[in-house]
Amino acid sequence: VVGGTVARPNSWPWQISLQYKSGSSFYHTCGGTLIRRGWVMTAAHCVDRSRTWRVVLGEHNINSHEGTEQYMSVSRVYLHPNWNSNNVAGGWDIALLRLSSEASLNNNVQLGALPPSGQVLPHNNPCYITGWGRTQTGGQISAQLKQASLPVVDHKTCTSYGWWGSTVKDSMVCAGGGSESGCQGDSGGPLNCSVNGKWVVHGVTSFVSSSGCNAYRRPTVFTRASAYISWMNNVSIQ
Ligand SMILES: CC(C)C[C@H](NC(=O)[C@H](CCCC[NH3+])NC(=O)C(F)(F)F)C(=O)Nc1ccc(C(C)C)cc1
Repeated sequence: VVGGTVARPNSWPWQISLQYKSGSSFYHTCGGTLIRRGWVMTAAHCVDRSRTWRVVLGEHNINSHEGTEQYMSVSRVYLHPNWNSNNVAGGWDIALLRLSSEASLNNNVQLGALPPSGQVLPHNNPCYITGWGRTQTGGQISAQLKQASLPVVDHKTCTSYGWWGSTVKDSMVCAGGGSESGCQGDSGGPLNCSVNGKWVVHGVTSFVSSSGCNAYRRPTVFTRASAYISWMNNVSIQ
Protein backbone atom coordinates (compact mmCIF):
# COMPACT_ATOMS: atom_id res chain seq x y z
CA VAL A 1 0.00 0.00 0.00
CA VAL A 2 1.46 3.34 -1.13
CA GLY A 3 0.36 6.13 1.22
CA GLY A 4 -2.27 5.60 3.87
CA THR A 5 -1.45 4.55 7.44
CA VAL A 6 -0.68 1.49 9.55
CA ALA A 7 -4.02 -0.09 10.47
CA ARG A 8 -5.11 -0.48 14.09
CA PRO A 9 -4.21 -4.12 14.74
CA ASN A 10 -6.92 -6.60 13.68
CA SER A 11 -9.30 -3.82 12.65
CA TRP A 12 -9.83 -5.65 9.32
CA PRO A 13 -10.29 -9.12 10.87
CA TRP A 14 -11.13 -10.86 7.55
CA GLN A 15 -7.75 -9.86 6.03
CA ILE A 16 -5.39 -12.81 5.69
CA SER A 17 -1.72 -13.18 4.75
CA LEU A 18 -1.09 -15.84 2.08
CA GLN A 19 2.39 -17.28 2.53
CA TYR A 20 4.49 -19.83 0.63
CA LYS A 21 7.10 -22.20 2.02
CA SER A 22 10.71 -21.85 0.94
CA GLY A 23 13.26 -24.01 2.75
CA SER A 24 11.99 -24.17 6.31
CA SER A 25 10.36 -20.71 6.35
CA PHE A 26 7.16 -19.17 5.08
CA TYR A 27 7.05 -15.84 3.20
CA HIS A 28 4.18 -13.38 2.66
CA THR A 29 3.24 -13.16 -1.00
CA CYS A 30 -0.37 -12.00 -1.19
CA GLY A 31 -3.42 -10.92 0.75
CA GLY A 32 -6.81 -12.58 0.85
CA THR A 33 -10.21 -12.48 2.55
CA LEU A 34 -11.72 -15.04 4.93
CA ILE A 35 -15.26 -15.43 3.55
CA ARG A 36 -16.27 -18.69 5.30
CA ARG A 37 -14.59 -20.45 8.24
CA GLY A 38 -13.06 -22.88 5.74
CA TRP A 39 -12.69 -20.65 2.69
CA VAL A 40 -10.46 -17.75 1.56
CA MET A 41 -10.97 -15.56 -1.50
CA THR A 42 -7.80 -14.32 -3.22
CA ALA A 43 -6.44 -13.48 -6.68
CA ALA A 44 -5.77 -16.24 -9.20
CA HIS A 45 -2.40 -14.67 -10.07
CA CYS A 46 -1.32 -15.29 -6.48
CA VAL A 47 -1.80 -19.06 -6.62
CA ASP A 48 -1.36 -20.07 -10.26
CA ARG A 49 1.93 -21.87 -9.57
CA SER A 50 2.16 -24.89 -7.33
CA ARG A 51 3.65 -24.12 -3.95
CA THR A 52 3.14 -25.14 -0.33
CA TRP A 53 0.75 -22.47 0.93
CA ARG A 54 -0.38 -21.37 4.35
CA VAL A 55 -2.97 -18.80 5.36
CA VAL A 56 -2.37 -16.69 8.46
CA LEU A 57 -5.48 -15.32 10.15
CA GLY A 58 -5.45 -12.65 12.87
CA GLU A 59 -2.14 -11.28 11.56
CA HIS A 60 -0.85 -7.73 12.03
CA ASN A 61 2.96 -7.69 12.01
CA ILE A 62 4.13 -10.40 9.62
CA ASN A 63 7.61 -10.37 11.22
CA SER A 64 6.55 -11.07 14.80
CA HIS A 65 4.39 -13.53 16.70
CA GLU A 66 1.74 -11.51 18.52
CA GLY A 67 -0.42 -14.36 19.80
CA THR A 68 -3.50 -13.47 17.72
CA GLU A 69 -2.43 -15.52 14.68
CA GLN A 70 -4.04 -18.73 13.43
CA TYR A 71 -1.93 -20.69 10.95
CA MET A 72 -4.01 -22.68 8.46
CA SER A 73 -2.85 -25.01 5.72
CA VAL A 74 -4.58 -25.07 2.35
CA SER A 75 -6.16 -28.34 1.21
CA ARG A 76 -7.15 -27.23 -2.28
CA VAL A 77 -6.82 -24.25 -4.66
CA TYR A 78 -9.74 -23.45 -6.99
CA LEU A 79 -8.48 -21.13 -9.78
CA HIS A 80 -11.20 -19.56 -11.87
CA PRO A 81 -11.33 -21.83 -14.95
CA ASN A 82 -11.08 -18.88 -17.35
CA TRP A 83 -8.00 -17.34 -15.67
CA ASN A 84 -5.11 -16.78 -18.11
CA SER A 85 -1.84 -16.09 -16.31
CA ASN A 86 -0.48 -14.36 -19.43
CA ASN A 87 -3.27 -11.82 -19.49
CA VAL A 88 -4.21 -10.12 -16.24
CA ALA A 89 -6.18 -7.61 -18.32
CA GLY A 90 -8.48 -10.44 -19.43
CA GLY A 91 -9.97 -10.56 -15.95
CA TRP A 92 -11.00 -13.76 -14.12
CA ASP A 93 -8.29 -12.95 -11.55
CA ILE A 94 -10.00 -14.75 -8.65
CA ALA A 95 -9.42 -17.99 -6.74
CA LEU A 96 -10.81 -19.78 -3.70
CA LEU A 97 -8.66 -21.61 -1.17
CA ARG A 98 -10.17 -24.49 0.82
CA LEU A 99 -8.56 -24.52 4.27
CA SER A 100 -7.64 -27.86 5.84
CA SER A 101 -9.52 -26.89 9.00
CA GLU A 102 -12.07 -24.27 9.99
CA ALA A 103 -11.02 -20.94 11.47
CA SER A 104 -12.05 -20.04 15.02
CA LEU A 105 -13.87 -16.71 14.85
CA ASN A 106 -13.08 -14.11 17.55
CA ASN A 107 -12.26 -10.38 17.92
CA ASN A 108 -9.23 -10.80 15.64
CA VAL A 109 -10.68 -13.23 13.09
CA GLN A 110 -14.03 -12.53 11.42
CA LEU A 111 -15.69 -13.25 8.08
CA GLY A 112 -15.70 -10.60 5.36
CA ALA A 113 -19.10 -9.78 3.85
CA LEU A 114 -19.53 -10.36 0.10
CA PRO A 115 -21.71 -8.02 -2.00
CA PRO A 116 -24.95 -9.06 -3.66
CA SER A 117 -24.47 -10.50 -7.14
CA GLY A 118 -24.09 -7.77 -9.76
CA GLN A 119 -23.69 -4.84 -7.35
CA VAL A 120 -21.75 -1.93 -8.92
CA LEU A 121 -20.81 0.95 -6.59
CA PRO A 122 -21.07 4.63 -7.60
CA HIS A 123 -18.17 6.97 -8.36
CA ASN A 124 -16.38 8.06 -5.16
CA ASN A 125 -18.01 5.40 -2.98
CA PRO A 126 -15.73 5.27 0.09
CA CYS A 127 -13.41 2.25 0.11
CA TYR A 128 -10.15 1.24 1.78
CA ILE A 129 -7.44 -1.04 0.43
CA THR A 130 -5.58 -3.07 3.05
CA GLY A 131 -2.40 -5.09 2.77
CA TRP A 132 1.26 -5.73 3.54
CA GLY A 133 2.41 -4.82 0.01
CA ARG A 134 5.20 -2.49 -0.98
CA THR A 135 4.93 1.00 0.50
CA GLN A 136 6.48 2.62 -2.60
CA THR A 137 6.97 1.51 -6.23
CA GLY A 138 9.99 -0.79 -6.11
CA GLY A 139 10.13 -0.44 -2.31
CA GLN A 140 9.86 -2.96 0.51
CA ILE A 141 6.76 -4.72 1.75
CA SER A 142 5.30 -3.45 5.05
CA ALA A 143 5.81 -5.43 8.27
CA GLN A 144 2.49 -4.10 9.61
CA LEU A 145 -0.87 -4.16 7.89
CA LYS A 146 -1.58 -0.84 6.17
CA GLN A 147 -4.78 0.82 4.95
CA ALA A 148 -5.40 3.61 2.45
CA SER A 149 -8.55 5.37 1.35
CA LEU A 150 -9.23 4.52 -2.32
CA PRO A 151 -12.63 5.83 -3.43
CA VAL A 152 -14.30 4.04 -6.35
CA VAL A 153 -13.49 5.42 -9.83
CA ASP A 154 -16.50 4.62 -12.00
CA HIS A 155 -16.15 2.57 -15.15
CA LYS A 156 -16.90 5.51 -17.42
CA THR A 157 -13.88 7.37 -16.05
CA CYS A 158 -11.57 4.37 -15.55
CA THR A 159 -11.99 3.11 -19.12
CA SER A 160 -11.65 6.52 -20.74
CA TYR A 161 -8.74 7.73 -22.87
CA GLY A 162 -5.73 8.70 -20.74
CA TRP A 163 -6.93 6.37 -17.99
CA TRP A 164 -6.91 2.55 -18.32
CA GLY A 165 -8.99 2.47 -21.52
CA SER A 166 -10.06 -1.00 -22.65
CA THR A 167 -7.60 -2.74 -20.31
CA VAL A 168 -10.26 -2.50 -17.63
CA LYS A 169 -13.23 -4.84 -18.13
CA ASP A 170 -16.75 -4.74 -16.70
CA SER A 171 -15.81 -7.52 -14.24
CA MET A 172 -13.26 -5.18 -12.63
CA VAL A 173 -13.53 -2.18 -10.33
CA CYS A 174 -11.09 0.76 -10.18
CA ALA A 175 -10.31 2.71 -7.03
CA GLY A 176 -7.92 5.50 -6.07
CA GLY A 177 -5.97 7.13 -8.87
CA GLY A 178 -4.29 9.71 -6.69
CA SER A 179 -1.12 9.39 -4.64
CA GLU A 180 -2.39 6.33 -2.76
CA SER A 181 -2.57 2.85 -4.30
CA GLY A 182 -2.03 -0.83 -3.96
CA CYS A 183 1.38 -2.28 -4.80
CA GLN A 184 3.09 -5.70 -5.12
CA GLY A 185 2.20 -7.87 -2.17
CA ASP A 186 -1.29 -6.39 -1.81
CA SER A 187 -2.56 -8.69 -4.58
CA GLY A 188 -5.49 -10.88 -3.62
CA GLY A 189 -6.43 -8.72 -0.66
CA PRO A 190 -9.76 -6.95 -0.13
CA LEU A 191 -11.10 -3.63 -1.32
CA ASN A 192 -13.24 -2.82 1.73
CA CYS A 193 -16.16 -0.57 0.77
CA SER A 194 -18.65 1.17 3.04
CA VAL A 195 -22.18 0.36 1.84
CA ASN A 196 -25.13 1.45 4.00
CA GLY A 197 -22.76 1.82 6.96
CA LYS A 198 -21.34 -1.70 6.68
CA TRP A 199 -18.02 -2.94 5.30
CA VAL A 200 -18.41 -5.09 2.19
CA VAL A 201 -15.48 -6.75 0.41
CA HIS A 202 -16.20 -5.40 -3.05
CA GLY A 203 -12.87 -6.12 -4.76
CA VAL A 204 -9.88 -8.47 -4.92
CA THR A 205 -6.64 -6.55 -5.56
CA SER A 206 -5.52 -7.47 -9.07
CA PHE A 207 -3.17 -5.04 -10.80
CA VAL A 208 -1.50 -1.64 -10.98
CA SER A 209 0.41 0.01 -13.79
CA SER A 210 3.74 -1.56 -14.70
CA SER A 211 5.13 1.99 -14.79
CA GLY A 212 4.49 2.40 -11.05
CA CYS A 213 1.99 1.52 -8.35
CA ASN A 214 0.48 5.00 -7.93
CA ALA A 215 0.84 6.09 -11.56
CA TYR A 216 -1.23 9.09 -12.63
CA ARG A 217 -4.71 8.15 -13.90
CA ARG A 218 -3.94 4.44 -13.39
CA PRO A 219 -6.09 3.62 -10.36
CA THR A 220 -5.56 0.29 -8.67
CA VAL A 221 -7.67 -2.35 -10.43
CA PHE A 222 -9.62 -4.99 -8.52
CA THR A 223 -11.56 -8.07 -9.56
CA ARG A 224 -15.19 -7.13 -8.88
CA ALA A 225 -16.38 -9.75 -6.36
CA SER A 226 -20.07 -9.16 -7.22
CA ALA A 227 -19.37 -10.52 -10.73
CA TYR A 228 -18.29 -13.91 -9.32
CA ILE A 229 -20.90 -14.72 -6.68
CA SER A 230 -22.45 -17.55 -8.71
CA TRP A 231 -19.04 -19.08 -9.44
CA MET A 232 -18.20 -18.95 -5.73
CA ASN A 233 -21.56 -20.54 -4.93
CA ASN A 234 -20.86 -23.33 -7.42
CA VAL A 235 -17.51 -24.03 -5.81
CA SER A 236 -19.92 -25.09 -3.04
CA ILE A 237 -18.89 -22.27 -0.83
CA GLN A 238 -22.24 -20.77 0.09
C1 LIG B 1 6.14 -4.47 -11.39
C2 LIG B 1 4.67 -4.49 -11.24
C3 LIG B 1 4.13 -3.13 -10.92
C4 LIG B 1 4.02 -5.01 -12.55
C5 LIG B 1 2.53 -5.09 -12.45
N1 LIG B 1 2.13 -6.12 -11.47
C6 LIG B 1 0.88 -6.15 -11.02
O1 LIG B 1 0.08 -5.29 -11.24
C7 LIG B 1 0.51 -7.35 -10.14
C8 LIG B 1 -0.23 -8.37 -10.98
C9 LIG B 1 0.62 -8.99 -12.05
C10 LIG B 1 -0.17 -10.08 -12.73
C11 LIG B 1 0.54 -10.59 -13.92
N2 LIG B 1 1.50 -11.63 -13.49
N3 LIG B 1 -0.41 -6.90 -9.13
C12 LIG B 1 -0.02 -6.07 -8.17
O2 LIG B 1 1.11 -5.66 -8.08
C13 LIG B 1 -1.09 -5.66 -7.17
F1 LIG B 1 -1.37 -4.38 -7.41
F2 LIG B 1 -2.18 -6.38 -7.31
F3 LIG B 1 -0.62 -5.79 -5.93
C14 LIG B 1 1.95 -5.49 -13.79
O3 LIG B 1 2.32 -6.50 -14.34
N4 LIG B 1 1.03 -4.63 -14.26
C15 LIG B 1 0.36 -4.76 -15.46
C16 LIG B 1 0.75 -5.61 -16.49
C17 LIG B 1 -0.02 -5.64 -17.67
C18 LIG B 1 -1.15 -4.83 -17.79
C19 LIG B 1 -2.01 -4.77 -19.01
C20 LIG B 1 -1.52 -3.64 -19.93
C21 LIG B 1 -2.00 -6.06 -19.77
C22 LIG B 1 -1.50 -4.01 -16.77
C23 LIG B 1 -0.75 -3.98 -15.61
